[in-house]
This record gives sequence, C-alpha cells and structure tokens, in this order.
Amino acid sequence: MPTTDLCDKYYEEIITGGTVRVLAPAFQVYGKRCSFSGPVTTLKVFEDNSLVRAALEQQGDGKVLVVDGGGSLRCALLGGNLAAMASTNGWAGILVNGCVRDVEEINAVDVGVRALAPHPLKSFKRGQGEKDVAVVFGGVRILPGEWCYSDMDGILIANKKL
Ligand SMILES: O=C([O-])CC(=O)C(=O)O
Repeated sequence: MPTTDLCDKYYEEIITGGTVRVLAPAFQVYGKRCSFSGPVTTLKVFEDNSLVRAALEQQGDGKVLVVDGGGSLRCALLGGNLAAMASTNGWAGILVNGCVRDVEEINAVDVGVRALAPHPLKSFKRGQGEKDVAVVFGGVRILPGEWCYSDMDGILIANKKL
C-alpha cells in the first residue's frame, strides 16, 4: 500500500505521535526499487561503513537496513558495490542518515536506497559502530524489528507490519 494510503489509514496513530511515524522529507531516492518495505535492522555509525558492509554481507531476507550515520555530510556510507551486494543478498532497502556514492551504479541496482545526499569520498573502515540499537533521525525514533515503508512520497516507520 502506498505511504499516502497508509497515512490516511493510520492518521490517528500518526498525529498522536504513536505507533506509526513519518520521517521528515529529507531523504533522496536512489536505487531501481522506488518502493520497498520490510522489517528493520539498525546500525549506528559515524563516518565508518565497516558495519554496513558486514550487515549487507549477510542474507537480508527482505529486511530494510537502517543506518544512522549521524547525518554526516562528509563522506559516503554506501556505494555501488555494497548496493549490489544488498540486492544479491535479498535486502529490500537501505535507509541512510548520511551520504551515498556511485549514484549511477546504485540507480542500476534492484534495491531501494534512501539517503541525504551523494558524496564522492569513501568512509573510514575502522570497524566502529553499534548494531541493533534504537536510532533517532528524521524526527523519528526507530527500533530494530519495527517496519519501514518507503516510496516516492515518503518514509514511514511502524511498530508492526501494517
Ligand atoms: O566501501 C565503500 O566505501 C562503499 C563503496 O564504495 C561501495 O560500496 O562501492
């Protein structure tokens, strides 16, 4: 169901600030899959994408990888190789509170990607960050196991499958 229809259906939940939340419209659309949804796995990193690679190397099983990169606009946390790996391993999408690179390559891959902006510089590879933690960005708190719904109109987070 489109995010607009979900917003109409769950209007009360959204305006009371509860179980269904709408992210601020700050995310660009990348990847061939314009609409995607799935249960969330979270990462909290800062200018280091080691954990992003480690996660996308695993089977995605239709999940959405939510990467809180602290909103850094100083390097990219995902590029064409990792996007291709995500698609091969069955991830539905990747939501990045940070930047991506190789946009033309990402746009040719059958996966959904949302991120703040393109950036040509790669990130550090120091192995730092946290996995499966609550993250807060786009005005919304996101917990592992919640559901993400994303299309050309926006991004929703819900505490259950809608
Ligand atoms: O490892 C990186 O920095 C990301 C990258 O360039 C890619 O996925 O192609």
